[in-house]
Amino acid sequence: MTDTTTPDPSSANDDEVVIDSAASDLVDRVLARAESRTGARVFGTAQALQDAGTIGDGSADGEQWDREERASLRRVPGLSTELEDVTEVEYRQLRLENVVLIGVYSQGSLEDAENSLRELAALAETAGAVVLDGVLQRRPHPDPATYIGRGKADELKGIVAAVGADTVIADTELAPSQRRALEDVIKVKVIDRTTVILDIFSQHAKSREGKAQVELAQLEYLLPRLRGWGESMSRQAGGQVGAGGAGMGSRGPGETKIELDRRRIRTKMAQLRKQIAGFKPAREAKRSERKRNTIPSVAIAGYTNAGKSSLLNKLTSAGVLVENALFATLDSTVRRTETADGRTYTLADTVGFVRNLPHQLVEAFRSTLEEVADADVIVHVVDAHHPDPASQIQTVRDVMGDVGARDIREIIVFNKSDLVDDDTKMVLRGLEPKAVFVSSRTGEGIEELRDVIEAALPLPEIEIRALVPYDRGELISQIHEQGHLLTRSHEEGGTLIHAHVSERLAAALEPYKVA
Ligand SMILES: Nc1nc2c(ncn2[C@@H]2O[C@H](COP(=O)(O)OP(=O)(O)OP(=O)(O)O)[C@@H](O)[C@H]2O)c(=O)[nH]1
Ligand SMILES: [Mg+2]
Repeated sequence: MTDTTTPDPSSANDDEVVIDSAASDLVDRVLARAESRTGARVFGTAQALQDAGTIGDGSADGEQWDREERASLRRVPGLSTELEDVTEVEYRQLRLENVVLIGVYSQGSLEDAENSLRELAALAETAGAVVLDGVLQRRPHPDPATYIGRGKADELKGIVAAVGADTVIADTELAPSQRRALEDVIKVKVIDRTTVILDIFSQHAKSREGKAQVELAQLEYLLPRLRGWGESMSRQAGGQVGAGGAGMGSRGPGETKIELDRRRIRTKMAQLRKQIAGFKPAREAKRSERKRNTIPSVAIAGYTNAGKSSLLNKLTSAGVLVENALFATLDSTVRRTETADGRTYTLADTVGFVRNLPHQLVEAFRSTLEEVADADVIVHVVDAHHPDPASQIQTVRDVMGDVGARDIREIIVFNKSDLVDDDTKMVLRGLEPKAVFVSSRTGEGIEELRDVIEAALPLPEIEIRALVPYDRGELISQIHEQGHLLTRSHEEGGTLIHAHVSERLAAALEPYKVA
């Protein structure tokens, strides 16, 4: 009998009704097929990722805030911009428009929090939002009730109103109750980092598998959050029941709707899991075909926007989409290429990583990430120009550990070396002494990297000497492509070779084997 409380008029004010109906629409929208979304992207470029050019022209005036207030809610430089374009963009799940970012940092972590907030700005812009301002609050721990302190939430409300924002994005994953409590104070929509990342993924997913994976992750995120909306809805419903007469128990219409939504979501999730599982056999067949031919595989992994796709293009002229946006690549592209001595190997581009990658996404993309775990060599691309490459490297290694790729041979590549000076290179070399420096833009270091990759490739396991008749020339080409030729000489009866080859090729060479 939780709903026999007397109606609380303040719980059914206009703001809350608006938020709640938006929330229940959300269920319908997320459940609607991904295909129905429009493809146009209005705000394509992630301005916050560009440096000098855009950072520093912040024209939002700090003057309206007195010194004390500015000290308490710290503005992150470079995130304040003037409102330029208010074009509305309708997205599948969210409509991100004019946003203010909020983060919390504890003693000594200011720099990290600023980097994180800048990255959140890049994420928000990639998702299609215009970032108007970003502020940080220092406190030992996030407030369990409202994330930032209650008083700071009031200040934030003032900032939001002053810059005309309609959404606040918190640099964390908010508990459902925190989100609601913050909305109650600030009076605009509050979302979190996880929602933004899920939204970008849903905009960028192209393949059926990718779309299914993202949708599953979104529903997983949504499911526990229905309760929050459900509670306030049934409060309203309870209000009506209470006003109409006897307390009719807990089955208000709002609650029934929530139950229904939950059931629909669970059903959909089960369908998606089945669908995703359905992709597995084909993926595994492809993988085991590569294994049988012992074509070594190299996975290009790394933080989002590090330049993975650019590097793949440079190494293979693959023509993969390169964008100054986060998560431009969601589907892995696999390209064949050759070593200098003619051995074939594959290079795979992969989805980028980001700090606090929602665990739902790691789960949903497990099969894609397992491609990385299955590689013979991981080329771990790091943006040399990033302010905090060490933590990017750590983030990537954490996720790789999660999917069982910890023990795979890793080559650290500092990309964008054209953007950094020698001092920075020294520091980076101190961080990762064996790293290779390249620029996918200028081509600098690419040849060296190719050599390092080739040296890291596993050799086929069987060593063989054979005299291959001249009419079996195709076997010699196969040794070239798949094996590793140590010596070759032309004899009377054919070509005498000494090579490392795969089991399959060894079987084909068996009749010509010499001691
Ligand atoms: N100056 C410079 N810019 C680079 C270099 N390599 C890549 N970029 C730029 O960095 C941005 C990101 O490159 P991408 O190749 O899309 O990065 P990615 O790692 O594939 O990113 P996601 O797929 O979004 O995770 C683009 O704007 C590239 O033009 C480089 O060596 N030098
Ligand atoms: Mg990419």
